[in-house]
Amino acid sequence: MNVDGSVSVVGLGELLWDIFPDGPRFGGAPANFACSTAALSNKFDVAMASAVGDDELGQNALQELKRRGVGTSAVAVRSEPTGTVHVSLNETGHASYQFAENTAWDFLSWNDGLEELAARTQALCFGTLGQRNQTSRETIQRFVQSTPDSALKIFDINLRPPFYDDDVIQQSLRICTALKLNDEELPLVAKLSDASGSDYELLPKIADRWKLNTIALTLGASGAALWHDGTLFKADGVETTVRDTVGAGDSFTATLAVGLLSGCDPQHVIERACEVAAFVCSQDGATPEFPDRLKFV
Ligand SMILES: Nc1ncnc2c1ncn2[C@@H]1O[C@H](COP(=O)(O)OP(=O)(O)O)[C@@H](O)[C@H]1O
Ligand SMILES: O=C(O)C[C@@H](O)[C@H](O)C(=O)COP(=O)(O)O
Repeated sequence: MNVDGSVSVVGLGELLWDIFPDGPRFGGAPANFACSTAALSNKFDVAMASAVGDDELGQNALQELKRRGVGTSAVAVRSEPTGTVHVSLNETGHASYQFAENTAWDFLSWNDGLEELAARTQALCFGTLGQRNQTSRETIQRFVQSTPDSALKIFDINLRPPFYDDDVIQQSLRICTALKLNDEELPLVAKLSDASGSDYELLPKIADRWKLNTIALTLGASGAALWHDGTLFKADGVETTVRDTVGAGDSFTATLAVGLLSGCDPQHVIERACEVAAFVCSQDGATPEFPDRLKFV
């Protein structure tokens, strides 16, 4: 808790612009997580920890975060350009990504502001892409380790080839308390955990291996499963007309964080997460405005 009693939730890592064929939209998985968290509930003090360039895209990114109620005091302004990624969509709305390299978020260096934010963080989300460069990898891992033991530390593995390796996945699994992965990412995590079995059998084995309290497994249109406090919960996908699936997983993770921090029943949380993610699939881009029915009051 902060001095004023509010809980800090942090998106930690890449902050960039998704360049779609019809133009740029705000993105970066942890930034999507932060924006969706702020949009789903006004109970939390949401912040982004990252870096932008000293350029127009950087200024626009900072404005976009502020407009959505996400704090920017832990977003550094650096000499490298603001991050971008070219997004191509296939006929089912699934994305493939081509990331610019050596961008501002690759050089997130440790500072007093990050130390102060980490000390009051009660939930955060980080992934592998943000750690592709050694400087940001060290800072992200230090940040996660500097948060209170009680914090919900979500590792959304979000594999973006070729920007990950076994080391970064294992290092991240050691320091998180919760894991979000999709069904395509599960076999690699199972292998790194020396675990075998069906998808549902794998969840408790992976949780046991890395001492995780929570694992969310998303299954695209088929919904999701949640292993939480030793119990398995399942939810069907919510039928929708897909515009693009970009940001579906991040909005799912944001709902998970808001729901668990709010003390909601895990079955309700996973069902709501599937509804929110399906809504994101039905809209352009990763962080559309949410209708009131999807928000937490
Ligand atoms: N075609 C779809 N129809 C409805 N919901 C979907 C669809 N694709 C994804 N979702 C929702 O988004 C969540 C995350 O999608 P998924 O593709 O599994 O993960 P990620 O986006 O992280 O790769 C799913 O659990 C589901 O709730
Ligand atoms: O950070 C990335 O990997 C790219 C993002 O810009 C993109 O918006 C994204 O990651 C969406 O992730 P998803 O929720 O898994 O679709």
